[in-house]
Amino acid sequence: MNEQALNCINSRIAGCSFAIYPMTDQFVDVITTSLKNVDTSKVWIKTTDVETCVRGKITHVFDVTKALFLHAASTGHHVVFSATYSIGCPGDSDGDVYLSTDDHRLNLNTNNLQQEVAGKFSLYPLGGGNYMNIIYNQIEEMKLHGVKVSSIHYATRLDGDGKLIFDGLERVFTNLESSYSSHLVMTTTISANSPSKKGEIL
Ligand SMILES: Cc1ncc(C[n+]2csc(CCO)c2C)c(N)n1
Repeated sequence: MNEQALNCINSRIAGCSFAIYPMTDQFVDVITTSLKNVDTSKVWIKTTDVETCVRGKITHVFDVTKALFLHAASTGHHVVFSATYSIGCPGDSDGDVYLSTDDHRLNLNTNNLQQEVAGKFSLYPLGGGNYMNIIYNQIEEMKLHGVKVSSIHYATRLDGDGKLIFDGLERVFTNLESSYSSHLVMTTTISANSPSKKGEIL
């Protein structure tokens, strides 16, 4: 086996490519202030004009993305978070050093932020069979997290407290990666402070 293939098996680095879209003239400030307020020292991080990518242990990837969204939402502006989480064969190793950090999360203070949100998520467990049952089981798991879970096309809708939704997403991602899927992708879109009524068909 070549060195890159070995890295894939041993490292299991998780990552998230995401963007925050604040619906306000002060969008630059909302994004940059959130990035400054969140402790990102336990993840590899790169921000560009299009997105931010964080990579490292699952716990820190979720700690950082959850904190960034909740900080941006706490400004009261309508903000949307759009993300792709992935674990499996990343094909590179420049963040592997972050796998040696301890598991202590650096942004636990964001659990004080109360934020009603609406969102959706989709799971793509790659590299295994029987994927629909695997997905249905994790949708059931999400219902145990104090979140309203409902069916929509191509995804599952989530309504409730932002931190509970992030905790549920982390739980299903962790469940799938540890038991079923050699390469897992999860997409999510989460909206806070929308002026639209919940579920309104416009
Ligand atoms: C989390 C996150 N990272 C990067 C961008 C892209 N972006 C759009 S405006 C802006 C600030 C000024 O350049 C940046 C970095 C985003 N939207 N959200």
